[in-house]
Amino acid sequence: MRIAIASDHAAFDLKARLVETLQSWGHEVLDLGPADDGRVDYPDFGYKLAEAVGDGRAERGVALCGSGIGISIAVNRHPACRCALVSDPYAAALAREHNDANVLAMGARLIGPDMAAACLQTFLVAEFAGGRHAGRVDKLSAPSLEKSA
Ligand SMILES: O=C(CO)[C@H](O)[C@H](O)[C@H](O)COP(=O)(O)O
Repeated sequence: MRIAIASDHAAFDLKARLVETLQSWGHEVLDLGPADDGRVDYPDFGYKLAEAVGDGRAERGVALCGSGIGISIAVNRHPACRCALVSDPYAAALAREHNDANVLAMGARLIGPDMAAACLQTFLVAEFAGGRHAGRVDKLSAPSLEKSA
């Protein structure tokens, strides 16, 4: 699978580790930076990642920052991205099965590299369950923000 990955400075080491892990699993990795651990702004890298997933250069994305919160917010501003912030493999599985998430976000200051790899593995093997979840996911693409009665 073609997988894009991006981070900010806080998750630079975790990104390097997960790039190696993904390659060892046989995936093609598009590393969108940063190239070193100098301080950067997570929205810049979140938007790069979202564009890569949105325009089809990558089938899945991995978004990393200190908490995972900021970069997941950035990625989710792209209409084609459903980015799920997780810290355990069960949530990673649900992100695929129920939400058809195409980007996984994690916080390098919240979970260790082994847990991050476990979340990533689950995210990549789990599949969208469809069925009752499909209509809900469709509504994420066409949000109605009007108050319902
Ligand atoms: O977690 C983050 C955003 O949600 C970032 O990775 C940073 O850790 C956070 O913004 C703190 O930034 P700092 O410059 O590393 O203190």
